[in-house]
Amino acid sequence: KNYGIYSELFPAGASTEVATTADTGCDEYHGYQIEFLSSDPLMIRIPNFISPAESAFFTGILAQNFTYRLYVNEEDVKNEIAPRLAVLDQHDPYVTCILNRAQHFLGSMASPDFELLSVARYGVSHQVSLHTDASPEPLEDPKTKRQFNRRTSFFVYVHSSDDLEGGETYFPQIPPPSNVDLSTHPGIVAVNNASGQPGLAVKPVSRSAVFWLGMKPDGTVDRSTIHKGLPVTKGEKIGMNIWAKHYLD
Ligand SMILES: O=C(O)CCC(=O)C(=O)O
Ligand SMILES: [Fe+2]
Repeated sequence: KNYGIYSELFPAGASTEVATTADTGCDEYHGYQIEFLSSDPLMIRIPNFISPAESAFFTGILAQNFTYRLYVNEEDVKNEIAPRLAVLDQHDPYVTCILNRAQHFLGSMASPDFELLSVARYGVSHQVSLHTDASPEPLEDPKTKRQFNRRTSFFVYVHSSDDLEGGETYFPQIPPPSNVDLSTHPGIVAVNNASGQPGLAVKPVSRSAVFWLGMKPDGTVDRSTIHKGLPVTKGEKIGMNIWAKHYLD
């Protein structure tokens, strides 16, 4: 089956339930901002989506030796350009905090069920090839057998090293906002695509996130949200996907 992008670690569709209030303090973090990037498809940059403590915690997880990879295609794994993944303890209070925040952000747009959280480490040469997060074929929850897809995506720049170069998330079919001086918007940059048209690249600013809607109202995948993680050419980037389950029944 073609599921687009997934972790080889767990079956596509494995899920976590968002626990209600662990008393961690991190659920009191409301430090994020909202910057619209596009209305169709809806895209929003979220500076300060996670707190410094959360960034440090999720970066620290990676000291552990996990060898799984973010999977888009066989070739990237073979060529060792697929980033490595560390699975998170889904009951960890930090995981609960992030998912609660994502759930509040989504409001009535999404179910409270999320796919398993993991963090991805990108070193030099690591990249993620062109894909949509919304899957070409519906995903299935292994427990309940309910079908769902990824209607909404957050990609969180958990941490970028000070010397990071490259690693932008590049949307070749999204024109950069017009009528603005991009130099006053340090989180984004225009990059020309294969046909010479400018696309939008979101910079991996530590603790920020980029959010988008990857499916159209009629339930089909919005191909204009195809994107790739550009190669890291220097330094290190830590990233995290947050995918709410959009049930199809
Ligand atoms: O590395 C990036 O900037 C994007 C990664 C991505 O698109 C994904 O993991 O689905
Ligand atoms: Fe993606």
